[in-house]
Amino acid sequence: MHAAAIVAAAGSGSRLGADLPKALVPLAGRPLVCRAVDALLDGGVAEVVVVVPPAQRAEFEAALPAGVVVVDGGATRTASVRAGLAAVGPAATAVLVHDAARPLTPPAVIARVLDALAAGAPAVVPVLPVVDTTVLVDADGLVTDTVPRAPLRRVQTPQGFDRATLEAAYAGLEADAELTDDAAVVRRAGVPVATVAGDDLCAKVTVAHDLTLAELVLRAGDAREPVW
Ligand SMILES: Nc1ccn([C@@H]2O[C@H](COP(=O)(O)OP(=O)(O)OP(=O)(O)O)[C@@H](O)[C@H]2O)c(=O)n1
Ligand SMILES: C[C@](O)(CO)[C@H](O)COP(=O)(O)O
Repeated sequence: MHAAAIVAAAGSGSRLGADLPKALVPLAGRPLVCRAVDALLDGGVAEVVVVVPPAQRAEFEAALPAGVVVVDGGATRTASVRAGLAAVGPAATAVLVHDAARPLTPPAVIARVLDALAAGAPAVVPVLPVVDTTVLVDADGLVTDTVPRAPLRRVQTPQGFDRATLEAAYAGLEADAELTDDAAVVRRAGVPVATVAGDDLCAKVTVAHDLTLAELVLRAGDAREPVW
């Protein structure tokens, strides 16, 4: 299997509120996007396409390792991944789609996704269980029900796909569609999506507190496996 990865890095990071695109924000001195790319290459991915904000393309090209393909992103994550998919090289038979905003993704998660693809899954996502009591609220914020947690999962990246399956799903998707992840794109095309175990270290940097936590994890080290 020849796996390529698309790293979605074209968001602004409005919830983080930094003065540069979130993917370029340093975590212990190395930009989030570079840490995400390092993990993918160390995890066995053969080629990487990074999708960036067009206005900051030069800064991304300067920061990223040689050999990484850089393409301009779109206004939504869906549009950015679509642009990245068009730039994947001809040899790839599988495609992983990853968030630049998940800088501490362990190699074991990447391996689980690749293994599931190699075993024949057309689509696979890493997931974690929901550990808190989960409720529904009404328009006034009053709790109306407690949701059974057993079938609920939180979805992470990298998400893995058979290349032809992902391309066909994007080809059939309306040009202005905006879905929150790529598993939703293939599910809309009727493709079954398998799950593998995610990891708390795949946590997405969304708000400033997430960056603080990631700094602390790096400083403390992690006994389970290397931290990037
Ligand atoms: N138009 C977009 C929007 C998002 N992303 C990427 O998708 C990933 C997950 O998105 P999110 O964490 O929501 O990032 P932002 O959209 O940048 O965050 P915010 O919603 O706070 O602005 C990020 O790595 C982000 O760079 C992208 O490539 N293109
Ligand atoms: C793709 C994603 O990271 C899966 O959890 C997520 O959907 C990104 O978008 P969000 O708006 O931050 O949920």
